[in-house]
Formats: sequence, C-alpha cells, structure tokens
Amino acid sequence: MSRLSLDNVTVTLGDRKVLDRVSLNMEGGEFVGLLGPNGAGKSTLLRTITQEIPYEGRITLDGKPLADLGAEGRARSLAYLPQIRDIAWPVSVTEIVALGRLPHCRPFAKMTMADGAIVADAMERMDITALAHRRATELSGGEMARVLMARVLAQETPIIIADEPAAGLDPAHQIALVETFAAIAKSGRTVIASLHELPLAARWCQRIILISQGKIVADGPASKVVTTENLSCVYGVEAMLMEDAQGLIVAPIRLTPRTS
Ligand SMILES: Nc1ncnc2c1ncn2[C@@H]1O[C@H](COP(=O)(O)OP(=O)(O)OP(=O)(O)O)[C@@H](O)[C@H]1O
Repeated sequence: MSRLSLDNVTVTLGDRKVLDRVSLNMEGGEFVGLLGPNGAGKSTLLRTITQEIPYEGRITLDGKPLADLGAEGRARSLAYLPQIRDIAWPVSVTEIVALGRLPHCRPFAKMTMADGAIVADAMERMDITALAHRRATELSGGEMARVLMARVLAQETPIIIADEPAAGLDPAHQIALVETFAAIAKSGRTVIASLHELPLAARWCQRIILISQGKIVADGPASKVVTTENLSCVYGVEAMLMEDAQGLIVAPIRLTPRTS
C-alpha cells in the first residue's frame, strides 16, 4: 500500500487562488470520489498531484516528496487519465493500451508474456477486447474513453488518478468502471476519481471528498458527505436520497438557491 499525502497545498493560477490549503491523506485501499461543481478545482487538484501544476505546500508518497521521484518513478507510482481525451496516432487499440506497460519495460525491450496478459486483462475489464485491432483514431467518444482507461489500468500503479472517467460512458460501462475501481481499491491500491455522476460516487466510493471554490468542504463516507444539505449548499440542487443494502441511492431532482 502507498500513502499519498497533501499538506497545505495551494495553487494560484493567474491572480486566482484555485486551491486553498488543501490537506488530505490517502492510505491505500480506498476508492475516493472527488466531487464538486464546475470550476471547484477538481482537475487542478488531480493535476497538482501528478506534478503538472506548480504549487505551494507538500505532496508526498510514502513520506517522500513526489517531485523527487522523477518522471519514471512517478509513472510507476501514479497512472493518470486526463479529462481531455484525444488519441492522435492511428495505431491499434491494443498498441495504445500496451503503452501502459512502458514504465515497467527496459528501453527497447519487447513486452513479455506477463505484460501481454496484463494488457489483455485491462482490455477485458474495459470491454474493449472486440476493438483490439481497430484504429484508435476511429472510435466513438465512449470507446476512446474506455481505451484510455484500459491504458491506465495496464500501468498497474499503486495509485490511479482519473479525471471524469465516467464521462461519455453508457450506464453499463459506468457501472463496470466503478466496480473495477472498487475491486482495485479492495486489493490495497488507491483510486481517486473526479466524478459528476453523484449516483455512481455515492454508491461505489468508500470515501467522498467534496470541494468547492478550491477548498475541501467535506471528506468522509458517502453517507456523511452526500447529504441533502451539502448537495444544496455546494451544487444548488435538491436531491432525493435513499438507501438499500448496497449503499446510497441519489437522484438530483431540481435546482435550489445556492447558499455558498
Ligand atoms: N490557467 C488558468 N488560469 C487561470 N485560471 C484557471 C486556469 N486553469 C483553470 N483555472 C480556473 O481554476 C478553477 C478550477 O478549475 P478546474 O479545472 O480545476 O475545475 P474543475 O473542478 O475540474 O471543473 P470541471 O468540473 O468544470 O471540470 C476554474 O475557475 C478555472 O477557471
């Protein structure tokens, strides 16, 4: 298990404080949903963890500053699905997914059978095996998203960071995605994913971090964070909340005046 810690992380872009003294710890074994309205700072937080954005404060992995790991070390520790999905090269779907194994291969070495099995498993999980030989540039939006997610899974890192991984996926593939994340978390790894799909987050994430205007406003299990009060305050929506044996059921139903 890897321990990812953020200590008083502040990000200023232009003249705006986009993240304001964010502190959190992720011990491993958690599927963490990062929620918050458009512009709250979710992508910025994820891109700050991946060291794409300069910040003040400390971000450490197992006590060591992430910045000190170097690009190669980070690629073996963190896999990242960016929000903007685009595949520019007309190569096969399998070749794109296999890129996830690069951080584990020696330069110019061929993929081993074990690497091939990991790639095949990631493709199976994202239901893209039937697309294996298709050109990656000739896919639908949801198919492309699943291919890029499979690349992230193939990287087999202790920490997975995914920016809106469910966007563009149909309901079955959304559920398959969050079930995959939950299974990965159960094996001791960490998944942190920004999500706008409240029903998915509330039901499948072990922990929800709610951010608004660059600050963490709630952090805990869905039952404590996904409340009618928080949803009204942060998103300006009224939601129906129910619970069954598997967890919380959330249905946003109408707008309410925003209170924050
Ligand atoms: N380069 C930049 N310069 C100035 N402000 C920026 C820059 N990039 C992002 N921002 C601002 O930072 C804030 C946070 O943006 P961010 O993309 O992190 O939000 P988000 O929570 O991921 O939103 P969404 O749900 O819409 O993807 C926004 O108000 C955005 O306008």
